Amino acid sequence: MSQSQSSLKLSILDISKTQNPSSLSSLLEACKEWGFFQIINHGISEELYSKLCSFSRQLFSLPSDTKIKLGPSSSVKSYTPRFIASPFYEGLRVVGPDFFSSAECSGRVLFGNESNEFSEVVQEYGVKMTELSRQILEAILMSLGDGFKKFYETEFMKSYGYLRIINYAPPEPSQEEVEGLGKHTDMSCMTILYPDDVSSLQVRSKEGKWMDIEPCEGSLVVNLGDMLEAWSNGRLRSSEHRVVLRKPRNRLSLAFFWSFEDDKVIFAPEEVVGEGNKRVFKPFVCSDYVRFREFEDEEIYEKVGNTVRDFAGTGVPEMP
Ligand SMILES: O=C(O)CCC(=O)C(=O)O
Ligand SMILES: [Fe+2]
Repeated sequence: MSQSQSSLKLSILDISKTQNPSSLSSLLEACKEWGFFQIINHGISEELYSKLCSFSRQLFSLPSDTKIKLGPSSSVKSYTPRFIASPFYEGLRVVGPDFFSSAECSGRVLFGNESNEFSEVVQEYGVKMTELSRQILEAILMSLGDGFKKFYETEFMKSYGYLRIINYAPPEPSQEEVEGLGKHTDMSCMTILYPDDVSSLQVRSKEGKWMDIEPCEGSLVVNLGDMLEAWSNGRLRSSEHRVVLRKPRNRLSLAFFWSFEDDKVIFAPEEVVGEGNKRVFKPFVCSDYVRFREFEDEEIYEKVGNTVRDFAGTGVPEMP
């Protein structure tokens, strides 16, 4: 794997403030250039984060035989064991808007009946992240121009969130760095990541260079996904990124994905495309794209690299 040399300081959005023309213009710039930025004053307390992490660590330390009861061939399907996304990656998914029930369903299998506290913590986290996603999206719509905020109500009202708790195993002592999660774009509208203090996330620049992301302390990392790139006719960027593990310790990350509803047809509104511009994407149904990206047994690793351009691109180059 190529050694990375450069790091990227992400643009900062103070989400507790009313945005002004200058903050909106930096936000838009970050969304176009990188599809990554960070938010501060987000209101997620360290206490809530620590509680969720502590439950998550307990959960991942359970025997594989127990965890696999939630695996891909179970009825719940909330657990992704190692060797699907990568040999180092295992994850548990909790789906909103009823995060409590979704967590309870997994918790019952993993911890027996005493999982209420876990479900409550996940519920609180999920609700707060959903609210943050809405606020961030509103800021992004405002950054696109006057009059774009209205699309929140007409296009995004049925969006929902899901949380993926990811546990990365440490590399072997003989390995200097390994890919914990290979190059991919996120499928949903946006991802809010509560990063581990072990910095491991890399984003690929337009020129194809891998850059280390170093968020400032206490911030959350936000990146835009394919559904928003398609909805914005390519104006907002869904960047390729990956996770590179270098330290000899586990890494726990909380990735919250905010997605359009499954049966939503993504088709950029005329105003978003803009007069005289060509469409970069054909209309498509969200769940069809999700299915396109789902891992097939024999071609697990190849599928990780596919993007929405491969699925619904018209071949028209991206707008400047
Ligand atoms: O764990 C991370 O830092 C990022 C995870 C990620 O990119 C993903 O789950 O899509
Ligand atoms: Fe991702």
